[in-house]
This record gives sequence, structure tokens and C-alpha cells, in this order.
Amino acid sequence: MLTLTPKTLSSSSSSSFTLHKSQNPKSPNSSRLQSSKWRFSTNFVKSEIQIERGLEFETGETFFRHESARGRDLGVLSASLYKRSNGSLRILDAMCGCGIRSLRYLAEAEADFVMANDANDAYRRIITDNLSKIERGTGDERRWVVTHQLANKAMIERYMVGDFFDLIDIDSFGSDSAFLRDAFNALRLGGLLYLTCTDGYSSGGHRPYNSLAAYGAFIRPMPFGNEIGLRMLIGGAVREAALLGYHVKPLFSYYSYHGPVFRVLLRVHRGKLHEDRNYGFVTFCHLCGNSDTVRWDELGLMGCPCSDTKASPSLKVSGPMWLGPLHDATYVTEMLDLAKEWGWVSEGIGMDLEKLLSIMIEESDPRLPPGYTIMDQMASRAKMNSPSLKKMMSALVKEGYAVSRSHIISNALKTDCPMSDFVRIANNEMQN
Ligand SMILES: C[S@@+](CC[C@H](N)C(=O)[O-])C[C@H]1O[C@@H](n2cnc3c(N)ncnc32)[C@H](O)[C@@H]1O
Repeated sequence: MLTLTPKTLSSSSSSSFTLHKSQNPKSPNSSRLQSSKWRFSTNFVKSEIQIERGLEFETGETFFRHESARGRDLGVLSASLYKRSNGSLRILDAMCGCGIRSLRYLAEAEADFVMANDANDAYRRIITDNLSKIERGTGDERRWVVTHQLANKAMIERYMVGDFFDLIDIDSFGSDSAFLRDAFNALRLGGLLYLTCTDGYSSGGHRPYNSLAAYGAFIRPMPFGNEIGLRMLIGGAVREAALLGYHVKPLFSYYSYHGPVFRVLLRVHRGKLHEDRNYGFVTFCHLCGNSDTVRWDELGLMGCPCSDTKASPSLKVSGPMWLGPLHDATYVTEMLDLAKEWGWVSEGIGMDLEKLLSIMIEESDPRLPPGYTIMDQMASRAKMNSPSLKKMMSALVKEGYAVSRSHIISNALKTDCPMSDFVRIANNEMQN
């Protein structure tokens, strides 16, 4: 494989994206290049100095969300692990906004080279000023460049000359699907693809034809829609990768309700999807609350234990999507060890990082099927009070079931226990 050095990259504005006349570069909306449908009007932070993990930077009129810091933490930890095990690290920050990710990849993960790209060339001064904290270097030693291309063009131009990245971070609005093909082609084999989806409507099953178009998955409303969103995103990548002769493996999946944002980190290898047991359908019965998985060859055989007939109208099917573990336990354990080494465990937004990574490790148990049971929903369905998570978890383990908490929602459990047994065990616990 031919690898070109950063000097082959152009940071000139000749290929930069030009705003349409009707777009006012002063308006925050001019930054929404990807999708005119995007609505996020309250999240712009105007020209302020921000500090994230001790790094100072400016946001100007770029799209910046303080709440995405946790997603950036996870990306930086992964980038650093990659550098430790591979020795070098070249990153494309394909939609960099003010450049905070690029800055963190350079300063914290010690990336050898970062291409900070954002289609909006009005952001150039902000990005360049922010990255100036890191010595830029010259020629082959250049550590960063700022470009203003549409993400697809940026990737195509690099792989067409045999220049590949170790990590591509696509922090887009809406769906990432349109970028997948070029991202796979622009990644080194064994490289990392950090994807985003902010389409909560599709994951909630409210736009099944949109999810079908974007991810090849027909998604129906299910009570664990936020986990479905992660699985839909991974499944879309699995499908697109297979088309190109690649195979992807999720290293971690992260849902944040600030947005909402669905993020997954995938490792990309050569190899086709064939008889993959981890790609199929999820069913949910709105009558009894049971969920299950269905493979392609079982599609006509679905039924719910609560119904005599196979064709139960309460049984809904979504997919195809990723059915396997959401995270790789060994990988997330390495992330946790690194977070501890860096003293990152208790700082940050929302759930502390140590707790988040620990729950992700629990969730990686391959015995756990897709979905989770929200305790309050189970209790109201069964007309009972719900026991504490702790009590319920140890009772389920005692009965031989796999169980974990969910990083997505605090009052829920993931388990391979059928709903009827779950309710029986919960009832027992309430009587003890
Ligand atoms: C969610 S923001 C990025 C935020 C940034 N990564 C961060 O962590 O703060 C998405 C960015 O993508 C840029 N953008 C939208 N469509 C693009 C495209 N097709 N190619 C490149 N950049 C694009 C927008 O200008 C915007 O700055």
C-alpha cells in the first residue's frame, strides 16, 4: 500500500467550499451545509473562549456543543490506544467545526498528522488559530493542515493518490451514510472509523422509510429505540462495508441524550459479510413486552409466545441491523485503563467516565440480546412496584441469566431473561 506524506496535501483554498449567495456567512445557519433539514438552533455558542480538558480554544460562530465533550473524550482515548499499538497516527477530522477534535487529537493523542477539514471556509481563522497552539511543522514534518472541502471530496482526493488515514472522524448532522463508502476507501486496513448519527426520529421508528434509505433498515417504534439507533448505525456500516469487501467490528457504541447523538467506533478489516450471525432483525411484542432476534432464514417463522397465531399484530419487526455486542470488552477495558492513567475518570459531562466505561464493559457480554427493559415500564405493565436494579440484578444472576445495566438509560436492565420470568423474579423480590 502506498502512503504519501502530509506534504502531498493541499491546504490552499482553491478547492474550498463556497457559500451560496443566499447563505449569510454571519448566520449560524450557514454552517449547516450537510442538510437543510437540520434544526439545532439553540446550540451555537458565539465567539467564546472555551476550555475542554485544560485546552483553551475559540468557537467563533462555528457549530460547537459543550455536551459533545464526552464523545470527544472517547475518540481521543481510542486514537491514543491506536498510536500506542501502531506507532503512528494520521487522522482526518472530516467535519471539524472550530477544530476542537483536531486540537485534542494532536495535543492528547499525540497524532502525527491531522487534516482538519470543514466545508465552511468561513471557519478558517478560528480553526487555524485553535490549532496554532500545536507547532505546525513544515514539509514532511507537518503535523496539521486545515482544508475546506466537502468531506467526500476530501476523502476521494486522498485515496485516489494512495494516501490513507488511520482514523477518520465524521461528526456530521443527521446521518453519516453518504460518507461511508469514501471513508472505507480512505482508511488504512485495520483503521478506525468514528461515526455519528443524530437522527432520533429514525431510531425511534418514526421514519421507517428514511432509515431504510439511509441504513437499509426498516425501523419500527420499540421501547429501546436508542439502542436500536446504535444498532441501525452499525448495521448500515456493516452493509456498506460488505459491498466494498470490508468487514467492520464495533469497538464501542455511545448514545448521548444531548442531541440525541449516536456514536460508534468501528475497526475496518478486509473480508466480506458472510453468514454473519450478528446481522439480522429485532422483534418486540407490544402485548407482552418480549423482544427477540430473528435471522434472515427465520423471517417467516416469527411468533410471540404470548400469541397462539404466528401472525400476531402486536409483534413488530425492525431491521436488518447489528445484533452482536455493542462494544468490545477488551478494547473498552483498555480505554478505561488509559482514562485512569490520565486521571480522567471523574471529570466531564454527565455520567462519570469510569462509570460509563464500566457499564459498557458489562454490556459487552455476548449472551445479552439487543434491547433493555425499563424498570418503570415493566412495573406499570405488570401492575406492580419495581425492585431496585441491584436487587433485580443479583436475583437474575442467581437464576442463571446474563444481566447488565445500560449506558443509555439508568433505570433499565439488559438481560437474556424472557419477560414472563423477569416479571416473576421482580415480583418475588418485592415480596422478600
Ligand atoms: C456537528 S458540526 C462539527 C462539530 C465538531 N466536530 C466538534 O466536535 O465541535 C458539523 C460540521 O460539519 C460541517 N459540514 C457540514 N456538511 C459538511 C460536508 N458535507 N463536508 C464537510 N463539512 C461539512 C459544518 O460546517 C459543521 O461545522
